Amino acid sequence: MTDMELPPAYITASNDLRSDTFTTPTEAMMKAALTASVGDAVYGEDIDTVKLEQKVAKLAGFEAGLFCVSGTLSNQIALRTHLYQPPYSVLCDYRAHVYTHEAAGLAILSQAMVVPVIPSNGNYLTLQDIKRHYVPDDGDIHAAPTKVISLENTLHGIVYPLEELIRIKGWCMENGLKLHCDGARIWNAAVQANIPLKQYGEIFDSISICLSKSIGAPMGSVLVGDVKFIKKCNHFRKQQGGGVRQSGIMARMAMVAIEDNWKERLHRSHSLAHNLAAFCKKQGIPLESPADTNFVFVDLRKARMDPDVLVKKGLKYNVKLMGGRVSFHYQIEDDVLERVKLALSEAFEYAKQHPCDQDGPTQVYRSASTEIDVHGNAIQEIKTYKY
Ligand SMILES: Cc1ncc(COP(=O)(O)O)c(C=O)c1O
Ligand SMILES: C[C@@H](O)[C@H](N)C(=O)O
Repeated sequence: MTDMELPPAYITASNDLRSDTFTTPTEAMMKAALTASVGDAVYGEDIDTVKLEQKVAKLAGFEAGLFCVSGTLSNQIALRTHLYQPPYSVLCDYRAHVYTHEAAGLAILSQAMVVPVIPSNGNYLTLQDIKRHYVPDDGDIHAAPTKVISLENTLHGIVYPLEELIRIKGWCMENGLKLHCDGARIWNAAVQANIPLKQYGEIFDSISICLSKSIGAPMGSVLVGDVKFIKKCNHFRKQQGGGVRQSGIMARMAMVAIEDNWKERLHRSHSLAHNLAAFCKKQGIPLESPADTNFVFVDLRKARMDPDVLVKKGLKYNVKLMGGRVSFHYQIEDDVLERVKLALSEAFEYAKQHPCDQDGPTQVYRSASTEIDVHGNAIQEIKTYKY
């Protein structure tokens, strides 16, 4: 070991159910970073970055990959690259991250109109949903023709049925539309559905594959596509300030994340979520979506539960929540499952006596007032999200 000591005890996200983005680098990742290549990745000279891009592209069955520092950047430059001559539109699920959580990137970077669609089955867009809402390029000068269908797999933790994806792909090809996948949690879908990433790769024109979610790398995504597409994405990445230099450090950490039994790790996260979903069903706690993978979405509106009460009940049992979404990941300790059940039960019982009807706008972000915790200490201001 060099004279640089690793932090004596770095904090893991062992009780953090707010998101799978809170996982922390493992010691193996930190050690791998110490011997990472240090070339300038903007000039394509960082070996570990190139190796990561090639590895992920090959896993997904694409010609090329591009390391991006975030999934937001990866999604937005992919969609920008698929779009040529405005006016045009992108059709997606009304809950899609590219529409709801990427700060209007589609409007600003791509000058695109978004057609957000509510799935008729409540869970995922079908080809029929798409046909009913897409804007044909038929010369109507009032319209912004749909040029890209952007799907998310998983979305709300739901695994997209393969046969539906294949149907959508066939129709997109017949109608000259591109098909992008926000694959922030495509690893979860692949594991749960037992479908190789390459099979998803045969369906989409591009996939943004996050490394920093359930896989557990500290940051980044790899955008995959054909060579010409990725070359242009690289141009937009640079334009958006995403041309990072010695990214080998991050690439090596991501390689460890991918190599360290990701399938087993994700299966465990999913089983914890399935256990909690079964518990909610037994207790009569309504859920927004089927818990196919690592997320349990409690239907706060139907349960008339106040998210801040749930967050505070979570803190009472030393688990971190930020609203109705309970996000499992591989660093969650086993006993957190029983603790979050206690928190949910108490918040649900509280709601029966003190129903909370949130008829206001969808609040993406808000802070609860501080309070005294079970030990008599002031709880830091709790920031909660709509989830
Ligand atoms: C579905 C989905 N897509 C994309 C992103 C964006 O990733 P990042 O936070 O790395 O920008 C996230 C959130 O992290 C996400 O949940
Ligand atoms: C908040 C959102 O952007 C993030 N992707 C998450 O799932 O936690």
